[in-house]
Amino acid sequence: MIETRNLTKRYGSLIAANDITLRLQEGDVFGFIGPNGSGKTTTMRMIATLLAPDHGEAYVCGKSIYTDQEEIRRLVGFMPDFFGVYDDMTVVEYLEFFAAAYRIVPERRRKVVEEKLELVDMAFKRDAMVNELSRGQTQRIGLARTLLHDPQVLLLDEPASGLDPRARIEIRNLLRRLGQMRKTVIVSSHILPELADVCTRVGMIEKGHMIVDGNVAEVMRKARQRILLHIRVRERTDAAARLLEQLDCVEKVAVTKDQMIEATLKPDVEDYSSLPTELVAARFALTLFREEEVNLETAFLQLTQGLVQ
Ligand SMILES: Nc1ncnc2c1ncn2[C@@H]1O[C@H](COP(=O)(O)OP(=O)(O)OP(=O)(O)O)[C@@H](O)[C@H]1O
Repeated sequence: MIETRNLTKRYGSLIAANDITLRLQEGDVFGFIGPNGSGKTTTMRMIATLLAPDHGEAYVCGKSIYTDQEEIRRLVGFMPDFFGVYDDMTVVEYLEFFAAAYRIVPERRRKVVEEKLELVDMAFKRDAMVNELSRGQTQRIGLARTLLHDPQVLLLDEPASGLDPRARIEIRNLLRRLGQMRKTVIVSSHILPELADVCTRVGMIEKGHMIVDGNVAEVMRKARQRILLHIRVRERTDAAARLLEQLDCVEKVAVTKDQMIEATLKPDVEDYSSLPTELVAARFALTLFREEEVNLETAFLQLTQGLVQ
């Protein structure tokens, strides 16, 4: 559905997007995560044919951004991070205006507008003035506007920014619904954890480089260079720690003040199933054995360590 190969954009000496290679399928909701100025908007604008790359390729549903711009614009709905709304227009008038711009025939316009209003849960505001909507409501109308021509691919630039927690949940539900409708969605954010459960894939970008890209679990795995285990035994904690220290897969062991053993495994060790067996065989009463979870926020910070200045 979306494929980019070495997509690159320079502004003078600054490389805003550097060799971005990406492949997304139908139904993928791709969380494009990175701090301010990392190149998310630049990449999305190139895919939307709004900005010419210096180098590289991008295809939307097999259409090239160089030769099939008109088709791509029909296939893509791009929601910029800031968009103006007009004064003196109701929600319905505003959407009908854009429906006309998308060349939706007059007799279908009202129906299409009502459908999209339902989809974004804004039908109750159909007669409100657009400039009197809250930020969250404006975002949802912006999304309805992006969906008017029923695009197969959606590029949403920070749709959750500036929203309160409730409005963010609503945007998240909408993203989920779009994935279920088999759309291909790229959604950018610098707010990490909230994308984790709606995205089928995530990519992390820093200074124009895609540092990591994969499904959420893969990204977590890459971020976590070493597995950390939390272990508790009923008694003889220090002896258990010494036993763990001698095992091949263990890099280091520490005992916390409240008698929790923290065992860090060697890099690339994935299978630690022998550890509880060893402890039990040595007659330690194991009361807790847990792998430290890495959340997206920690993952992002770990992956970008050294790159962020
Ligand atoms: N027209 C332009 N001219 C010069 N530099 C630009 C231009 N547009 C973007 N940049 C620079 O390119 C880099 C990437 O910008 P981009 O807008 O793609 O980042 P972003 O990840 O979308 O950031 P944000 O989260 O703040 O929206 C930034 O350093 C920005 O200053």
